Amino acid sequence: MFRKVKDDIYSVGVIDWHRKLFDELIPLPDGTSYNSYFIKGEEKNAIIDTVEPDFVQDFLDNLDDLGVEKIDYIISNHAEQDHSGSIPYLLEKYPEAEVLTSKKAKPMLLDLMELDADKIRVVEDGETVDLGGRTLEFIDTPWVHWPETMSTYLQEENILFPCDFFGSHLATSDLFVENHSEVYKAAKRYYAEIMMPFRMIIKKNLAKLEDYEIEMIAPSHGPIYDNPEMILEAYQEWVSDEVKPEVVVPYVSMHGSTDDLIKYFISQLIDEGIKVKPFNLADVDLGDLAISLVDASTVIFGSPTVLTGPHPSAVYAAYLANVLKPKTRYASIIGSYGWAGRMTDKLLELMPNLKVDLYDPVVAKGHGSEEDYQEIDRLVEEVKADLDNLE
Ligand SMILES: Cc1cc2nc3c(=O)[nH]c(=O)nc-3n(C[C@H](O)[C@H](O)[C@H](O)COP(=O)(O)O)c2cc1C
Repeated sequence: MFRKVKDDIYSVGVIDWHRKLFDELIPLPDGTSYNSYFIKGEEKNAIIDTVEPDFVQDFLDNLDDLGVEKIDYIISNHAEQDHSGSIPYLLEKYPEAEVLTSKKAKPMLLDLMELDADKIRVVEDGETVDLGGRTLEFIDTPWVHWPETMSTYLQEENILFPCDFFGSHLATSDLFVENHSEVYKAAKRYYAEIMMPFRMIIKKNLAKLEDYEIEMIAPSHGPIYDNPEMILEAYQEWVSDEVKPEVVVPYVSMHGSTDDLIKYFISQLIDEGIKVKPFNLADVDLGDLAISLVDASTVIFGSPTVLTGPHPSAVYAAYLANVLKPKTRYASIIGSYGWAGRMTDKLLELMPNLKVDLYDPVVAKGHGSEEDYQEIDRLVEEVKADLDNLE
């Protein structure tokens, strides 16, 4: 299967409808796609990115169906295997092709797959190749999502091929974005899980792209943005320093004590008209939690004490929050213990990357006394005061 993007530009990748997990870590509720683009010039042809190697036969069949007899350039924007893993097979079928990639990507490609170094040519930031009537320009856009990533810009048509940048894990038969809210959510999830740790560098990449007129963004996961303002504006908002007055509450409870305290906390927040998003870590889609961390001002963890520390599910969530480096400004912990322990200290030690103002935690012995619930009231007041100051 191949689909026409524009005259002599085709989408030749594959849709992975049923994939449930990425990197054995990230839930994929909507599947994904590995997009590859074939561009025909008057003299030369290029392929931009390839597909996950499990799907290589479908990919090569797509090229056969399209009648591709010659490929001059294979552009590798990103060395990760879901985009580059089929390059060796493509080179077997089209041995005359030359792989063009960034300086940092060349050694990575050689590390990750069996390739002949002579077949790979490094292209510099701003360098162009002429396909005959069509010019590809390479733009260094590091850390979207590895250090070597670049984007490719088709000058005559103003199309940006940014690989993972602006992508979404979304299996859909729509070649172009049709359902905006569906794509927005998938792209936000993708940003949260893949891009958020590199927010400050992504800001710079976005600023660099302002020099380019972009009429279309064709990422290597998810549908093509034929109206790219939507995703460009969304990214500007996500990378900005602004936060939304929202309280994210990832929590877990074994015997109900933390649960009761958290329930009370949530109901008090709602009474105060504060937006709250609870996540029970015993059964959570961590992608949904990551999405909520993209712009929430406040995160309050809930955990019982287990073997002197936090519950392992809270440990996992805290570790994840730490590596995703959200722009959260305020945090605290609500929890319970039986006899002794260092649950709050140990949980906070896991999150040095969170540059937050910390409210005093509320940790009850057992199910929580009247004083503990008054302490929750104090926490709600503090949260509210800071949220009021945001607006
Ligand atoms: C497996 C397990 C390990 C525990 N380890 C500790 C501990 O090291 N220190 C402590 O003070 N309480 C410990 N407790 C007691 C719980 O922290 C206490 O019962 C708490 O109230 C449970 O909160 P929850 O109802 O929200 O699960 C442990 C309980 C369990 C089930």
